[in-house]
Amino acid sequence: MTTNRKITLVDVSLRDGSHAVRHQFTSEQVGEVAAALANAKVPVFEVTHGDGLGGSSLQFGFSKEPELNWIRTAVEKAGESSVSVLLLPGVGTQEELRRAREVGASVVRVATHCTEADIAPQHIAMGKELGMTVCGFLMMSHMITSSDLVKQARILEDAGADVVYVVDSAGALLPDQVRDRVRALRESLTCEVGFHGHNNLGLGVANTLVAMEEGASWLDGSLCSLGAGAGNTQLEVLVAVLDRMGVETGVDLYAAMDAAEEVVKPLLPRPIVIDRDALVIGYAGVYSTFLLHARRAAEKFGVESRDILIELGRRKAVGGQEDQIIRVAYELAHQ
Ligand SMILES: C[C@H](O)CC(=O)C(=O)O
Ligand SMILES: [Mn+2]
Repeated sequence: MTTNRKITLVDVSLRDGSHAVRHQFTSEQVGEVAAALANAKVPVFEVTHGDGLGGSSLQFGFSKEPELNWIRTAVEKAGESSVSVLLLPGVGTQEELRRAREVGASVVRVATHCTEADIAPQHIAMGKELGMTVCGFLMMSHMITSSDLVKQARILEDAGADVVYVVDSAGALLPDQVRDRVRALRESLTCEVGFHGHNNLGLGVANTLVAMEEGASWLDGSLCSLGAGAGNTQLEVLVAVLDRMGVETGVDLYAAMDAAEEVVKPLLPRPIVIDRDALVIGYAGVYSTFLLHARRAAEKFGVESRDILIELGRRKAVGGQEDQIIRVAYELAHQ
């Protein structure tokens, strides 16, 4: 397969991976991972609390250090790479975006639930005013049809987004569903299209290739898959596959492998595998970041984490409704 479009790989080990370490990265660890990513010539990598700027809270989990320290450290080590930040309007503020820009972040991804793009335009406009590359990030894209997703994507493009992402937050999309969504966006938008995958059904790399085949040119992944749920598309694997396919990414494959093996692997608190909870997340279409919250609630209330996750899927709970996890666990315990 060949592609005419320049492919931009985005690493999310230091942002989506933050969920997997319960937001306990130290600046020293951030510096080591950032230096390894820069050495591998990964063009863009993202650094913030897992839930974006301002995510450190009782609701989402407190960060070990102020995320501005992480961003500053990452920028210092970034070399030719660009540092991205995630921003969920309503969680992060415009002031936090301004400060991230001041310390050198140059890409912002403005993320909303896939039906709520209308809360993003002010933040997109501010990113553009600050001279940043701005991506719109439509989370839980499996929950609506391709044509509804297009309507939401248009809001982001009209607001000035340079890239609009199909975000498979639950790792629930099947390859043909990725194909439909990316194709619909490509046919309706003039800006670039991106894809962010999770590996809960073991489809991270495959779905990313399908997205690329349909014209997605910003592709996310993380080293060792470090991310929420069963983690993200495994970046070093994606780089190797794209290399075998003759797709130019600019990433140094051996340096990416070494970064995964020597720098990120020692940081993993648990193996990033598709265990039954992660599989249920993909199967039932649940937000991947609920995994560790559900495990904590299961322990506290003496119920099965899998049952909590299935019920959250049935209730169509979305990001920002972490309080539902406790409610469901409580209800299961008192049935
Ligand atoms: C805030 C979420 O972790 C963003 C993301 O990576 C996703 O929805 O997936
Ligand atoms: Mn994610």
